[in-house]
Amino acid sequence: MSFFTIQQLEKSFTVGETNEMILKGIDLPLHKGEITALVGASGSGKSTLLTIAAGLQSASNGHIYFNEQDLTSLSQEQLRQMRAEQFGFVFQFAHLVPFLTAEEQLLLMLDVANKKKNKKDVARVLELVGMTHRKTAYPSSLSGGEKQRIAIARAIIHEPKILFADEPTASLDSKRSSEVMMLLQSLTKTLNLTTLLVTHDEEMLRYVDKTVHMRDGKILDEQLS
Ligand SMILES: Nc1ncnc2c1ncn2[C@@H]1O[C@H](COP(=O)(O)OP(=O)(O)OP(=O)(O)O)[C@@H](O)[C@H]1O
Repeated sequence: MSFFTIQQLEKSFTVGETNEMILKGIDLPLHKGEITALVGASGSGKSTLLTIAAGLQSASNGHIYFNEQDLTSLSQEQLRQMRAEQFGFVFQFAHLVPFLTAEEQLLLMLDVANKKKNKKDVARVLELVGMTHRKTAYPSSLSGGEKQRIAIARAIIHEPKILFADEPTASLDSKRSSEVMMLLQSLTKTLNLTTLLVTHDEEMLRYVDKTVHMRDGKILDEQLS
């Protein structure tokens, strides 16, 4: 079994009188040091799959194995702890805390993840994302691309094993998008992360290892890059 394995995953929602099946038996292994991208039309189930894999919402059926544990059998508290310590998250918008500097955003994250606050680790990660020169900057003075770099630094400062990225480039122009994807690509390799990404932007697929096409809650096909 691979490092992170999604098996026969199903999700249904009850809307009014009807029960809608949104994910219809997803099987997907994720590997260390690789970015897997989920693509497909709006409503095909990409974000639902990512949020269930990340333990942010529950599955209706199926299993998610990580570190020989089945996430679907964990309590809410166990899941919360696993998310805080082992998972990193990047979203479309950076969601930085407005009154904290770049460095302070990362120190706060170490606190949330129950890790020792260490300015050396913060400096190392700021360097990894090319933001050493902006360590005392507040979010209001950062560009969109810089904010996203700090958001990525915050997502990896606690040394997670898995990185979940939901449309991380959707609010950036194409040059900044490529830069952010190159950063995600190099971090995935150097830190041996397992990265699951949702994107609408076909141009960004050149930076991923595997592309998974979804349609109507199913995997249509998988392509290695
Ligand atoms: N909490 C919910 N209750 C009911 N239906 C939901 C819920 N969450 C998602 N859905 C439905 O599930 C389907 C898949 O949604 P999802 O957001 O996973 O798709 P997506 O492929 O990520 O779409 P997009 O590219 O537009 O973000 C949609 O039809 C959506 O309306």
